[in-house]
Amino acid sequence: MLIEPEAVAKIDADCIRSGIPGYALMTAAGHAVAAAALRHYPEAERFVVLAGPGNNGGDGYVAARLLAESGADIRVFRLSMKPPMTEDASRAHAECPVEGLPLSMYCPRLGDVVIDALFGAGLARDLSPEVSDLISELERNRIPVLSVDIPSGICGRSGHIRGAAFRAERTVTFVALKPGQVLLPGREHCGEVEIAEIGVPRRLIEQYRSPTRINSPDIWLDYASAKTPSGHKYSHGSLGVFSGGATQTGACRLAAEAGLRAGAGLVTIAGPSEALAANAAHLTAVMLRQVDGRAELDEWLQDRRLGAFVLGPGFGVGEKARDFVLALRDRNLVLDADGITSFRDDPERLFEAFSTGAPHLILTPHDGEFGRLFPDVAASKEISKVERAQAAARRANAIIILKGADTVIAGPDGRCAINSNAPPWLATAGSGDVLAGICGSLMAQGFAAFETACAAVWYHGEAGNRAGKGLTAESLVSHIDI
Ligand SMILES: NC(=O)C1=CN([C@@H]2O[C@H](COP(=O)(O)OP(=O)(O)OC[C@H]3O[C@@H](n4cnc5c(N)ncnc54)[C@H](O)[C@@H]3O)[C@@H](O)[C@H]2O)[C@H](O)CC1
Ligand SMILES: [K+]
Repeated sequence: MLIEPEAVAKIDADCIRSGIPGYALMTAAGHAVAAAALRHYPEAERFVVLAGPGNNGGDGYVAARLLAESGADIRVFRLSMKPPMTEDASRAHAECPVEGLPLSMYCPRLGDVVIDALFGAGLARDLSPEVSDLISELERNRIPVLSVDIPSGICGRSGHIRGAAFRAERTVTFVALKPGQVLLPGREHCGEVEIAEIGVPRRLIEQYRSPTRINSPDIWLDYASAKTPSGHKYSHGSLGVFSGGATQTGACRLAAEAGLRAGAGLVTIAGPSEALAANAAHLTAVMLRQVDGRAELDEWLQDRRLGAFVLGPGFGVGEKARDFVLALRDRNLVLDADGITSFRDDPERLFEAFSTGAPHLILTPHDGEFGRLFPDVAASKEISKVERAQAAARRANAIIILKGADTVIAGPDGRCAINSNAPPWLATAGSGDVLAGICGSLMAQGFAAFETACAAVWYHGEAGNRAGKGLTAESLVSHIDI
């Protein structure tokens, strides 16, 4: 479960209305931070709490008090020497036996462990040069940082860096993860994340559950393939994959093989006559069909058992792609690579074609392709990757798989998932073709489009983990296991 940073203050207010004082939450938060500091840094020579003006700083003062009580050497440096901005933080400050010095007086030294309690959910603007210089100094001296709630400088909504951000070794967060801890670059700045229970009742948290989730199998379990041992191959789903010309056939074969591995009963590559020989020489279980132009395509489409199509990998950019896509407007379609780029000059033509009915188009852009279809959305830098994918999904009435190390899947109804199981070595040539094939396969097997996309991205990541570091697109296919 994820919660948005805006929900933190609302959860606190609900707790207070339920008779749970804010200071009790802050005390629990400070306990969790102090315990993590002692548990993970037994060798620390001194703990240095950097305290901000709000409740994040309040958590820091509580942790400082507890660490002092445990006998640790502890220093506190304050961003502002004015009284803290909230009642709870003021109380935590008043009860802290360690005198706070101005931040400018802190000289990092070897053996320090920094507890970053400058800003959390309330980060509202870029960090000041003073803080960003200190961050650089800590990095230069390799001083370990434990962040309270989220590394200061990381936006909890988007994962973007506001001017600069601490690079924490560990982060102790409260109640639930925030999107900015799963999206890049925020995720990398958090280090190991621990979620601490601070006594907020589950019923209150549930009310503020974000429609954005971390991608995991519970999203699609209801749609798990209904295969039976007696099932006919067509009942397992029939997938069509379009091939490009004679010199560009590898990509469609990767998608087709992946579709077969992902469980489709039948996979057919449809390609122009010039590509038949190249494809035939490499295929065994995948079928082959000649489709040169629109007339042959229309004839093939008479076969209503074809449950989904993949168009794009190696297809070539141009009018033929646009024409084929429009012919597929009432079918389940995964549009990837060249298929996406073909609509760069007139994206509305694509959106219009798929504008009605339940979403049955899956678009799988990386950032560059995304910018071709949604240039205005891509250009607005403040909005998060989640918000970008959601805006695009609404406009296109499609499921968007916005690829990257933090792939985001969004549907036109606002549902969204952030993927986090992909290893770095998955970013290799042909990897996207494999993903498109898995998507097509699952749609052909009867998965709904959003669930298809979530499942495909996740299984693709799992296959990457199993294939290991030396992964090629071919070995990736052989590790698909659904
Ligand atoms: N339910 C919970 O999860 C609990 C979380 N706790 C902690 O509370 C903080 C959020 O506290 P809040 O006071 O809302 O915000 P911050 O402390 O992050 O910042 C507040 C303060 O800072 C000013 N500000 C924002 N950005 C900047 C900047 N770049 N430079 C200078 N000043 C800035 C802003 O105007 C605000 O006034 C949460 O993260 C947890 O750590 C509770 O303690 C327990 C319940
Ligand atoms: K922080």
